Amino acid sequence: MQNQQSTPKLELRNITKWFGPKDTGVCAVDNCSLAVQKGEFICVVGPSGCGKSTLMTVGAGLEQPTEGEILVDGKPAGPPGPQRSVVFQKFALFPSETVAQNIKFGLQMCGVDAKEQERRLVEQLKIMKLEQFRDAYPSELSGGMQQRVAIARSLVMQPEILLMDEPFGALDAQTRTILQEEVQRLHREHHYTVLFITHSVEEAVYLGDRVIVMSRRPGRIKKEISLPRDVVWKRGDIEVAAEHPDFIAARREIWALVREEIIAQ
Ligand SMILES: Nc1ncnc2c1ncn2[C@@H]1O[C@H](COP(=O)(O)OP(=O)(O)OP(=O)(O)O)[C@@H](O)[C@H]1O
Repeated sequence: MQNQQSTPKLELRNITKWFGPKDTGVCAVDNCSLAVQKGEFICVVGPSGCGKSTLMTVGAGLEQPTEGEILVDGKPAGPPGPQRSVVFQKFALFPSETVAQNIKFGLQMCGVDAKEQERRLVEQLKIMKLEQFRDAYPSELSGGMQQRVAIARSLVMQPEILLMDEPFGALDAQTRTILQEEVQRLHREHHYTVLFITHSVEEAVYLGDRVIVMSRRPGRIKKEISLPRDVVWKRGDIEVAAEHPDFIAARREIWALVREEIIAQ
């Protein structure tokens, strides 16, 4: 699936990010380079505070790097736009708008015509199993349902790149499992290009085609581990996958790398 020869869909090249003045402020990310190929699912793990979210917000164009550049299809990425869509841990839905209005919001902003808005809305409601909740307000939905709406709101824009920052971090364990399986299914069927930040090594091993392990702050890339999508445990439920010997070995290897960084902090 992954073609190392082709131009990456998203490339973070030599990214350094200081908050506050260089040398006296906080260096969150230090000279990180990362290339995400079209259709690839990359997970980034690392100890708390190592700069994962910073790397993602810089990749999304929401923060400017102190040094380095962001490329999309080999060209400077420019300002954030619908091509790079972000899903955060906090659902950030409009509380006074219905599910349908929340999902359509970005399409309206981009001037998509009403018929196409409706077509894409119906498609997303079906994909994210939200058909019954079309006219509900966010406060009437569970956390898992709200996060489905947030994901639908991103996917409806047909982004070229999906950036997800701990999207299931605020959910209970059962809902999280179901959404992990949904996201894996969506990726298998639609081949989105995804940069996914998580604290969970298990989630990263389950979802990622490649897992990037970051060092403690200032975040550097410590190791990249490839987990080919065609291995059998990438096609089933997480419970089944987690019992596979290769899954267990990968989880153990990655956790040892993260643990080393946590202990050294
Ligand atoms: N806007 C900001 N101003 C100042 N410092 C910041 C800012 N944003 C992040 N930082 C600092 O940069 C470092 C990296 O933060 P970041 O949120 O990227 O880490 P993280 O790995 O995503 O953390 P966590 O896993 O706990 O969410 C931290 O020390 C944090 O305090």
